[in-house]
Amino acid sequence: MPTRPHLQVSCALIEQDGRVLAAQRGPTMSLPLKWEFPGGKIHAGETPQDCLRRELMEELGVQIAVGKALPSVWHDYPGFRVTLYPFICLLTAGTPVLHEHAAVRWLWPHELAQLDWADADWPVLDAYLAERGSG
Ligand SMILES: Nc1nc2c([nH]c(=O)n2[C@H]2C[C@H](O)[C@@H](COP(=O)(O)OP(=O)(O)OP(=O)(O)O)O2)c(=O)[nH]1
Repeated sequence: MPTRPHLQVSCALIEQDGRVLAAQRGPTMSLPLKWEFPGGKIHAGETPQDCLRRELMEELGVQIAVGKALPSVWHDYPGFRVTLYPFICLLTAGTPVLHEHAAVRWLWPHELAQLDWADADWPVLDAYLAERGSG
């Protein structure tokens, strides 16, 4: 059986004034229309934090300060595997512009669980809510 790809992906829980940025994947991306924390695949030679700064500028045109790491999450999707490296971040410049995503929303922590998240993101969300005392 062919080995399925195992992706190494950084994602950012970007905070601004107590709310958090959630992004909806585009209709032609993998996991179409699922909600995620923006980010992407870590390139060779790049730290997870470098990856986030690059991806957030490419995908949404914003600058961020990368803060605390949350526990990494491993998930087995039908066609591939992913390890997610989540970081709590702050928006430092810009307003999100949709280059790849279908939508973005700024939500209060208690509202986040209402979205249709990519499966790998549920443990990330739990860890974040525990960290912020909203779990
Ligand atoms: N960015 C991100 N990806 C996630 C999350 N949860 C989750 O399962 N994923 C999956 C979806 C994708 O299969 C993979 C990330 O790959 P991607 O295609 O979005 O990354 P990328 O921007 O580097 O892609 P590309 O340059 O190859 O187009 O990880 C998440 O919260 N954020």
